Amino acid sequence: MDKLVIQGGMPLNGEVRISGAKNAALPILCAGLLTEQPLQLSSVPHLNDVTTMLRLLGHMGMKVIIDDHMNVELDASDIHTPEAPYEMVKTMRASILVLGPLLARFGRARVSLPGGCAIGSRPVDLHIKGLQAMGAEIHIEHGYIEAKADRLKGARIFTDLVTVTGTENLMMAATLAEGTTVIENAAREPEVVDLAECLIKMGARIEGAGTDVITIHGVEKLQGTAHPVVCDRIEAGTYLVAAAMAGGKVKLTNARADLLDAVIEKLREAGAEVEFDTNSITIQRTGALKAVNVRTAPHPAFPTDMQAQFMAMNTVAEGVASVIETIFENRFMHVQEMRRLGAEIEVEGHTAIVRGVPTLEGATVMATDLRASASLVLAGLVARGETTIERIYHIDRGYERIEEKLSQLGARIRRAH
Ligand SMILES: CC(=O)N[C@H]1[C@@H](OP(=O)(O)OP(=O)(O)OC[C@H]2O[C@@H](n3ccc(=O)[nH]c3=O)[C@H](O)[C@@H]2O)O[C@H](CO)[C@@H](O)[C@@H]1O
Ligand SMILES: C=C(OP(=O)(O)O)C(=O)O
Repeated sequence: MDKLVIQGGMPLNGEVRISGAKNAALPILCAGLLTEQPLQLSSVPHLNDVTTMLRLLGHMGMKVIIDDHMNVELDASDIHTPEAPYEMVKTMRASILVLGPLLARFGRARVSLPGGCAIGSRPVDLHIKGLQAMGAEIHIEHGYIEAKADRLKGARIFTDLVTVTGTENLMMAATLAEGTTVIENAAREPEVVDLAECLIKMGARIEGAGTDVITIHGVEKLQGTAHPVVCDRIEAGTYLVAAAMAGGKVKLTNARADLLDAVIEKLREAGAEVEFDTNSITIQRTGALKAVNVRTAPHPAFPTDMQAQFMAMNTVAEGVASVIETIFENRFMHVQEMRRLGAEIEVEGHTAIVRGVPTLEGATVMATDLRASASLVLAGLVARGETTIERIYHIDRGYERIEEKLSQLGARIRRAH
């Protein structure tokens, strides 16, 4: 199993290009199921989750052409198996995103129920309730969601929690439904907006994406289009924190500051200087790093997918900070591993109190989920001596060539087998 080995203590300097967003690419690949015409996608990140999704779509009968630059063409003119088997869903929860499109276009779907995962139980009841409100008949049998509908009907849907993939699934299903669907308390994440922009180019009639009320007027058919996937704000945020922790000056290209307001504000509070233009962000830290309190919440508030990275930053900052996780019940798996590096963190319920220490000490640690893995890499970059991070298959789900990108900035990091 691959590991990452880091010699800490190097500042980061230079330029790095941010990839397309995993969490936008995955739903947009599923949107390919909504039309019999080709969907051409560019800026698709080369990640294990994308490979898993393409394998899943291929299993259904989707024809996929990929070139060396990750331009992907999808052709769903011959879908013969509208099914997502357990073996594929268990490695990637985002597989649930095939449910809405399959039901809308083919009137049936069989999708394995995703299980819980390291960060929480993560039920999909709101996806199911929303589709039922649109007239789908849904039963759970032998661990599978068995769904049928003649044609989905527009409905008014209120989700009592803000759910990102739930909003995406329902929005995709509603594009081909009869009549108008209104999703209230919809997720406002930039990835929902990117999906909506792609669907609109495919002929969907969607209003309000990016607000908490999305209205979709169903149409008979969608067509093919070309769409570049939006840049990954979480990958960008992770490199910003890396630079703030390690010191130096780093410019991110293909990065949008307008998608990272809460993160940039907190980085400035921590003592970093952040500047940006429309397509790049530059960060520099010369003074002391100060501890910052963070509390996760749905967009545009501070993202849960950046919580672990800020926890890593606080471990070496001056002062004491609280890190409150409000989205997932079990997203502090990195705490135990950071303590192995010498971090001082106390957890009580959903709150972690982090007391900054002058330096972390390198050790062997284990990655437990995607962002926890990223936070351990960040800690390793500033720890004294060598840090080895095991089980990094988690990180390969969501970070493209992380060791190459960090090496390019001057970090001493290598992959070992
Ligand atoms: C592929 C993708 O885009 N993943 C992102 C997506 O995950 P995902 O879409 O799975 O997360 P949700 O927004 O759905 O989850 C938010 C909260 O709602 C709960 N919930 C959700 C659906 C449901 O039917 N019932 C229910 O109770 C979840 O357990 C969680 O506590 O948004 C999360 C929150 O920003 C991010 O951390 C993930 O990176
Ligand atoms: C939790 C994440 O992803 P997923 O929803 O695919 O597990 C993430 O991107 O941090």
